[in-house]
Amino acid sequence: MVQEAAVTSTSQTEQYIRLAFDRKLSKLHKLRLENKVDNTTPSLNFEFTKGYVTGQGVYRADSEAVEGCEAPCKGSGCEWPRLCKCLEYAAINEEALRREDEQRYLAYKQAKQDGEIPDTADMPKRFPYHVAKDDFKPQTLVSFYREERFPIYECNPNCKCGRGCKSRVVQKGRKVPLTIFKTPNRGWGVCCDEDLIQGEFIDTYLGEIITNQEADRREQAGSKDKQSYLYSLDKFVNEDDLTTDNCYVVDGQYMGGPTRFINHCCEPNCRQYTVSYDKNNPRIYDIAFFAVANIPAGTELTFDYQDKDELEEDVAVRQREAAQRNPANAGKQPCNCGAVKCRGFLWE
Ligand SMILES: C[S@@+](CC[C@H](N)C(=O)[O-])C[C@H]1O[C@@H](n2cnc3c(N)ncnc32)[C@H](O)[C@@H]1O
Repeated sequence: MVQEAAVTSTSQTEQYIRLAFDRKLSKLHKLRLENKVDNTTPSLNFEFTKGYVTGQGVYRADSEAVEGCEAPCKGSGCEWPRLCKCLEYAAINEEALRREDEQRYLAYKQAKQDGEIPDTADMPKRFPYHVAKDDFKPQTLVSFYREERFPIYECNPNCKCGRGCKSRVVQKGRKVPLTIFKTPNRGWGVCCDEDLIQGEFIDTYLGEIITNQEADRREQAGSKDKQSYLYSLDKFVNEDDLTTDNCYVVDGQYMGGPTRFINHCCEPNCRQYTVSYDKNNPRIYDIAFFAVANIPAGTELTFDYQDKDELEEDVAVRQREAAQRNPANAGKQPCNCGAVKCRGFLWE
């Protein structure tokens, strides 16, 4: 009798927690929760947000002061990088530059080799997205950006081009339906309910933007896996006066989007990219996840938490076995991604 009462109250508590979490989920569109493993629900100590939440000591530039692009990219046309000032610091199209002006191309290569920052203002640039002929198909990331991790610059609200501009993909937000589901050995994970195509945008990483000092404090005070929710905005370190010590950090542990539940894999099917809407501000930008392969509906979405280059299989296996034998790694969090090229641990 006593045992029966205890079981009933446990399952009632579980139901109450599930309902409370479902209420949180309903704030976002095209998002559901599924658990075929046990009766648990993600922590209620988490709120879904639709944007960054700015913490103490974090300065956000006045949105009206952000430099936009001018005509002639009216309505559309920003896919022609020479016309769009937002693409001033976009990746250089080196082949086009070479065809246009061999001398300038060689000078540019030399400057890069010498560690100088060459003036690239009117050089031909690469546009980050394929321009879909059919407006119902998603614009995908071109292979150069997909592979090179080059920052993506999109137009912003102060640009003269409109919503139809082809340089606005991530800022329009998630379009694909996601499910947060329970995995057998990696906590909660995320999958998409529709097939994704290579280069398709999924969603951004959200949370509180905090200072680096605050991130250190939270890491010391928090649980062992706290670092998994902290994401440094350090892509532009060494620009202006930005350093690894004074850059901002996004904390997704208590506030964030569904991407906060994406697990790590050493052979991931997604990757994180820098997307800036303000070429003059290296401190705050979006971290956007794109599919790096065609991903069938229902497949777990993963990214490499350390954003490393993939190794050859034999090298990866040798390194993993050595890492697992090394007593110095005893306290480290093991990786359960199950990939052939698994490195053995989530963090070095
Ligand atoms: C950003 S969270 C991802 C969501 C998490 N699974 C959850 O249930 O909230 C990162 C944490 O998930 C777990 N995790 C992610 N990828 C993993 C992997 N490949 N192997 C083992 N644990 C993993 C670890 O506990 C890690 O600290």
